[in-house]
Amino acid sequence: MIFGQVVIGPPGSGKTTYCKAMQEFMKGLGRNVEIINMDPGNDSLPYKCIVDVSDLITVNDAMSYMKLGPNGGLVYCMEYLEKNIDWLIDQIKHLPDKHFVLFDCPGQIEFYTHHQSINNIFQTLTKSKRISLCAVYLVDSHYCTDPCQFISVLIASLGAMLRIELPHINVLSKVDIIEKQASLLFNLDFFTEVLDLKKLLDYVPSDPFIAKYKKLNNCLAGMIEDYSLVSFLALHVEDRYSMLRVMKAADKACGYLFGSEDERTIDKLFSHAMAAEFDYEKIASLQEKYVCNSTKPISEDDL
Ligand SMILES: Nc1nc2c(ncn2[C@@H]2O[C@H](COP(=O)(O)OP(=O)(O)OP(=O)(O)O)[C@@H](O)[C@H]2O)c(=O)[nH]1
Repeated sequence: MIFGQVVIGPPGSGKTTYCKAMQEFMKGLGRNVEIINMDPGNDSLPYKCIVDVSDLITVNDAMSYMKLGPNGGLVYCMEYLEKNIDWLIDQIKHLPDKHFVLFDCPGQIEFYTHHQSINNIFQTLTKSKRISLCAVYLVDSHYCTDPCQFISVLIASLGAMLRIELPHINVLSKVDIIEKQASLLFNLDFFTEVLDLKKLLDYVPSDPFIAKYKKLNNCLAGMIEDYSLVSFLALHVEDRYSMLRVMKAADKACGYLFGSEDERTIDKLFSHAMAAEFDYEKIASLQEKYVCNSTKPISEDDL
């Protein structure tokens, strides 16, 4: 059995940077880990990959032969890969047991909201019973500084969780620059644990353009709370502690941590349960490092 992370998320959320950093991090721990580039539009890869989907088809080919624009070209490429999934299976079938793979996926959000190809590709790989996968959904943490944008991030994350039928981890990327454009309204754990969205709604700006969507925002927030599925890990790729937390969560989700079927003993599961951290401890060090004012929530006088 080989194991892997399917790294997905909106454009620019840090997927390629994450794959490179996670490969180096895992290699530093002595693991065998490879990257597969699943983005046929990414022609300047900062890492060495064992499989590059551009060897099968490129966005430029799809655009010129099928007379499509860049988005249509990318969608065509993913549909082409889905039809030629045996090509991908052939490329990875030689990997020895316990190898780890990171799939660096394209950022077009429609692949995670309504298009089926990415889901079908990974379902087919999973059904081969040779590979066990989890999804790692990255989203830029600067959206936490705007209540409406954070709600739309939550909706997109929830949609991806429901659509990509894999064990799923949500990650707030670039937490080192979370407050680059504006400061946070609450402590970081408010956003990572998705604590009380009603409190956030109180801070939706009152200008007429946004105010008219207040009822919609309320309904969306209510739906996210009803599902109660979305939470995040915070990540800065140069912070080894946050990389370790994401790696451990992904290892659990894809089953790497538990080894083969034979190794899944109650003892082993129990020891991991005992090692679970308290929520506060998980986020406190990142809060102290990257969020300026740790005495949130802010009062009206601060506004
Ligand atoms: N400060 C900071 N910047 C980061 C971090 N992770 C990624 N970035 C930067 O974010 C930008 C986008 O990163 P990419 O890795 O290209 O994002 P992507 O999701 O692969 O982008 P697409 O392939 O276009 O979808 C780059 O400038 C990275 O250097 C991080 O943890 N901290």
